[in-house]
Amino acid sequence: MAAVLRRGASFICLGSSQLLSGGCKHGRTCILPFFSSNNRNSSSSSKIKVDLDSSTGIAVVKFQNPPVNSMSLDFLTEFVISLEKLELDKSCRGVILTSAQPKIFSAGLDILEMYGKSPEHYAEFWKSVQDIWLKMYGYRKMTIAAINGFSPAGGCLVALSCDYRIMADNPRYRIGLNETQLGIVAPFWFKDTMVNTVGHRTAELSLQFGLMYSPSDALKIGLVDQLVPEENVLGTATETMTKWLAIPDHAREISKSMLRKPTVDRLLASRDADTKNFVNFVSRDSIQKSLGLYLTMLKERKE
Ligand SMILES: CC/C=C\C/C=C\C/C=C\C=C\CC(=O)SCCNC(=O)CCNC(=O)[C@H](O)C(C)(C)COP(=O)(O)OP(=O)(O)OC[C@H]1O[C@@H](n2cnc3c(N)ncnc32)[C@H](O)[C@@H]1OP(=O)(O)O
Repeated sequence: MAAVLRRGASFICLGSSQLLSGGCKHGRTCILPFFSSNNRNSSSSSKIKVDLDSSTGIAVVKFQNPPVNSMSLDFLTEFVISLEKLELDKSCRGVILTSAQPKIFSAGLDILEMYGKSPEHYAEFWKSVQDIWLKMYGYRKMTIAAINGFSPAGGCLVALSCDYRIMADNPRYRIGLNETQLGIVAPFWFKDTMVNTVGHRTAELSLQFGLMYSPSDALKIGLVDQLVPEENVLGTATETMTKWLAIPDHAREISKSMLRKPTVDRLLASRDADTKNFVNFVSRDSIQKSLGLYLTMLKERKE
C-alpha cells in the first residue's frame, strides 16, 4: 500500500502503487510536481530536479546524484519519468539538461550496475538505458545539453541525444564515448548517435580509441555546437532555447522525427536481442575483470 502525503498543492507518493499519476508506475519512490503560485513548477525527486517556467515554456532538468551523477537504475528511472511528464505537459516546449554537481555533467552509466550482479539485474538495467535513449533521441520537444563538466560515455550519449550542445569552455573537461578504454563496446545505437552527429570517419577514430575530447577539440569535430565561459552555460542555453522556440513546434518536431526516426526504429526492432547481447557480453568473466580493474583504477587515482 502506498503512503501518500499531501502538502498544500504538492503530492508525495511513496510505494509501489500508482495512486496519483502514471509517473509512479515503475514502483519506485517518486515525488510529484510541486505547483507554486507563480509561473514556475518545480519538482525534485532525489536525483533529478525539474524547474519548469510555464511563462517561457522552458524546463531545466538538473542531475543531482553526487558525487559524479553516475546513471544508476534509480537515476535512469527518475530521469525517464521526469522527461515523460514534461513531454505530456502542454506548458513545456523545451528542456535544458544540466548538472547540479560542480565540474561533472555525468560520469556515464553507473559501473556498479554492470559489475558483480545477476543476469536479471543486467537486463533490467540495460532496458532502462534503452528507455532513456529512446525517450531522448525521439523526444518531441526541443532539448539542449548545457554541459557544465566532464561527460564520458553514457554522459556523452545523453548530450548527443539532445538537439543542441553548449559546453563550458574549461580545458580540463572532457567529453566522448570512451567505452573501449574500459574494455567494453559501445552498442550500435550509441555508435549511430555518434555517427549522426560527427560523421562516419570521425566516429571510427573516436569509438575505436575511446577518445575523450577537450571542449575545443569537441567543438572542432562537431561533438558540441558551442563553447561558453563556465558561468554562462545555463544562461546561454536559455537564450538559445528561446531562439529555437521561435520556430513553430509542429514544423520543428516533424523535421526532427524525419531525421531521427530511422535510428530509433533500428533499436525498437531489436530491443530484446540488444538486451540479450548486453547481458551475455557483460556477464563474461573477461568483461567483469576489465570492469573490476577500471573501478580499482578509479579508486586508486585518488590515493
Ligand atoms: C557487442 C556489444 C554488445 C552489447 C554492448 C555491451 C556493452 C556496452 C556497455 C556499456 C556502456 C557503458 C557506457 C558507460 O557510460 S560506462 C561508464 C563510463 N564512465 C567513465 O569511464 C567515467 C569514470 N569516472 C571518471 O572518469 C571520473 O570519476 C570523473 C572524471 C567523472 C570525475 O572525477 P573525480 O576525480 O571528480 O571523481 P572520482 O574520485 O573519480 O569519482 C568519485 C567516486 O565516483 C565513482 N565513480 C566515478 N565514475 C563512476 C561510474 N561511471 N560509475 C560508478 N562509480 C563511478 C568513483 O569510483 C569514486 O568512488 P569512491 O568515492 O572512490 O567510492
